[in-house]
Amino acid sequence: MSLALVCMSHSPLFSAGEPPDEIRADVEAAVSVAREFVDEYDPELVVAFAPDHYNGFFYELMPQFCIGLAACGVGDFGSDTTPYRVPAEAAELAEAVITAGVDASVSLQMQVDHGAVQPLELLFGSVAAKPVIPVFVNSVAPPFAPMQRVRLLGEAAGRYLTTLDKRVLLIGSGGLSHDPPVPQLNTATEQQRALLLNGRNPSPEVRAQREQRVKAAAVAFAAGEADIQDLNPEWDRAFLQVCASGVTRRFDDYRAADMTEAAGHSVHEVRTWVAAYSALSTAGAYRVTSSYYRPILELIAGFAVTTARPVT
Ligand SMILES: O=C(O)CCC(=O)/C=C/C=C(\O)C(=O)O
Ligand SMILES: [Fe+2]
Repeated sequence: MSLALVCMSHSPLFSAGEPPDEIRADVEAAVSVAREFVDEYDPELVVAFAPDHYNGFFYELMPQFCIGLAACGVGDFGSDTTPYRVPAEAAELAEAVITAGVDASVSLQMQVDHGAVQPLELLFGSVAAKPVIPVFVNSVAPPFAPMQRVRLLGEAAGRYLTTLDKRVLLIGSGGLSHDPPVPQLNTATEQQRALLLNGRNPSPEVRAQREQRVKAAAVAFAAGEADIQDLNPEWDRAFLQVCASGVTRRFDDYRAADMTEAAGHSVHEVRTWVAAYSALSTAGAYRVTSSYYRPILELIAGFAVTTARPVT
């Protein structure tokens, strides 16, 4: 068995927006470092922890964690809609995680959005290039599980994955500090409330409206005119240090309300990193082998890409 990790921010504005050339080139260079790391590792199985932005999971019934036994992209922001190749190990992973006392849901029809799909597209070219087990981690819909529970999810997954005779790549997708215009239940308009409750399969017009809202917010944010929270590079750098420290219990100290206040409503996407790094820690001490960070207004993101592997 072996484990390796890539955790990276995602941004719909990277694929569907128009960031300045210099920023696009800088992020692409960071992603290509991760891609080389993955190419060299040549994973046989990918476990991808990812959030959702009210495309596959809704307040009608919002789990904190869900393991996909089958999955397909909804195609928001032009993302890949090819069905995932989910391997038989997905059911075993679910069994192991739930038996370990982490109450994950399972889905035989998981719908995923750009948050899950973008890293797979960037690292592999397609979601179907590798067998992938998708694991949803609630990152935009309060109330949120304590961070300790996210760590335990990751550790339970990692303990199962280390029993496999396979090279397994762990992916965490999202974060760091950012506050893009994802509707919030406590401030939603009537139309947004219906979306949050169950906005599955929106019409092309509604989909376009949602996407346009995010693109317009990015333009305004870069011009210093958006009504959203600032990025918080200090918070981001401290979080990256915790990841690099290898002491995953330090994740437990983060409190949901403090995170939102310091680093925006979507900072909770770092929960996918917590799960992935905690899973990696079950293979023993690890080392972060590359780390990119840049606060990027045009992508509304404290944007980071890290790779890590066990110390041999
Ligand atoms: O309008 C909506 O409901 C969706 C908005 C949305 O999907 C925004 C996504 C932004 C990110 O994924 C991000 O910056 O992490
Ligand atoms: Fe996101």
